[in-house]
Amino acid sequence: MKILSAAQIRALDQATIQAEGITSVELMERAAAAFTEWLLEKLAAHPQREVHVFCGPGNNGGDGLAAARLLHLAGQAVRVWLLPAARHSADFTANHQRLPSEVPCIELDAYQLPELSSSAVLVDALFGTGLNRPLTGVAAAVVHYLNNSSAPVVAVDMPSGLLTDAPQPKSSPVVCAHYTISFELPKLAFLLPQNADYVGQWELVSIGLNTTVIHKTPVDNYYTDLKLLTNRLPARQRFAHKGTYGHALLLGGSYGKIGAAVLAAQACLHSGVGLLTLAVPAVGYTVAQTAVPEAMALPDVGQDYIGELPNLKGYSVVAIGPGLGQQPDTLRVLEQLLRTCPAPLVLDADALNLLGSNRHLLALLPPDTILTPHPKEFERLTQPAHDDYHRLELLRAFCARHRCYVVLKGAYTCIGTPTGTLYFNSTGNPGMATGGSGDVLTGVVAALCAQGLAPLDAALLAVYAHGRAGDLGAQQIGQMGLTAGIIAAHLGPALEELTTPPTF
Ligand SMILES: NC(=O)C1=CN([C@@H]2O[C@H](COP(=O)(O)OP(=O)(O)OC[C@H]3O[C@@H](n4cnc5c(N)ncnc54)[C@H](O)[C@@H]3O)[C@@H](O)[C@H]2O)[C@@H](O)CC1
Ligand SMILES: [K+]
Repeated sequence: MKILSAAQIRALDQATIQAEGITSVELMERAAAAFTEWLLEKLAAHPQREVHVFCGPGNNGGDGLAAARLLHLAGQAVRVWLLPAARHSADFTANHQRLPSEVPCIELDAYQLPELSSSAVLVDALFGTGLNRPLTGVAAAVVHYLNNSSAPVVAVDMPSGLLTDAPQPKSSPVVCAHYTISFELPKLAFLLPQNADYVGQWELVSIGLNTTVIHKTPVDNYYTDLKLLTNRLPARQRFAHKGTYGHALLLGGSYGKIGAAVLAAQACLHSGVGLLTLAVPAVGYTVAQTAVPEAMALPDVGQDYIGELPNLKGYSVVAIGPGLGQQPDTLRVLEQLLRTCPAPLVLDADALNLLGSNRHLLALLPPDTILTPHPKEFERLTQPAHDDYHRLELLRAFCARHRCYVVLKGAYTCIGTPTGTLYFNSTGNPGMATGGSGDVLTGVVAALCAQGLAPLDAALLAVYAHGRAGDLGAQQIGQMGLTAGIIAAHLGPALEELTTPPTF
């Protein structure tokens, strides 16, 4: 799915109106109907609750007025509160006029805001994608009032006060919605941790925006859904043998952290790799042979940490990092690997931390290397970010400069590419915030690279399948019960869902 800017959304609305020969009021009616349908479904179990719709002066307010009419026609108790304004949009006015006289419609007074019962449901239709400056005056007072209410708040399209695709000044007033029901496509603001308290749980409803125009709109940001992943993962071949699916070399582990290498290895094996060699320090040899008997174990000369680079001949991918430690000998191994690796390279965890504390080595990164940092590891490679938007800028710059792919891990893991396009992942759950989850991801990325997938395909599919495996695992034992091992165990079914069946 494409992620459009506020300006592109406006253009798409206009193009849809033109292409379909409808009026903007008719498009607004679609939006209001889709929102109302969502709300009525939620309210089905609580028919006595009164809905209070807070409307601003523009088209977001117009949506609110149209929704109030539709809710009333559906038999729902509803009341409208209007933000005082000198000017209103034409579609606001049209829907204001269409509001049945039985629906109470009152102008808000900042000094005397209504008292609301906690059983009420509050709809935030103050401002949407048209917001272009921080809210002040009565609008700010209403936001404050909504945020202090004990009733649930449902935002139409955007929580009011939140910009669609840019940071707003610190401490500017923004509605903290429990739900945000947005139209057609996700907004960048929804995917950033700094906005989590404003956006709440977000859902998309379709309003039939023109697909041809969406297709033609150039964007830098994508939300990775199943459709975007179609035809990227080929099915296994009937006459395949273990050589068909590549040989991965995984270097990891140090005293006390052999488990990280084991988890990455298990994930790699659950993700279809043909052969796996696991290089661990001597202390991890028995563990590796016992915990992952399917892998060949390569004990290092170092007892507690890796101190020597193995012969790299014959491997289809090399991954390094899980549990690695940051010893000076290990740093030398990493440097030699960067200088000589003949295969695609995946860097994670301590390999990234070593790079972060020895930045001159970044110049050695082979093009197309895949790095899988969490935000702190990423910032060690670059600089501290002022906010989530700035971090995305740093990500774009880093990927372009080093011609690499960076998998920036988080709730909506973001894959940066050398061309500047960002892909935000749509699978996964908070149960995956658990030790070893990242090691599992490294194993999946390595396995897909070993199978010959291009780095972008490998990163997109690995991140999606990793999240999906977490979702499948959580369905069985709950988010809190989720462990990295359970995520690894569900990779098979997750990847199966992504596999392209042979053409008929
Ligand atoms: N354009 C269309 O055809 C459609 C628009 N839709 C709705 O319309 C919304 C966008 O509507 P608008 O473009 O009218 O914008 P908004 O309703 O978000 O804002 C209204 C106007 O308020 C003013 N404004 C901006 N920031 C302000 C601030 N801080 N304080 C006071 N006033 C401020 C601006 O002039 C802006 O145009 C979407 O979020 C969506 O809810 C939907 O009905 C779908 C169709
Ligand atoms: K809103």
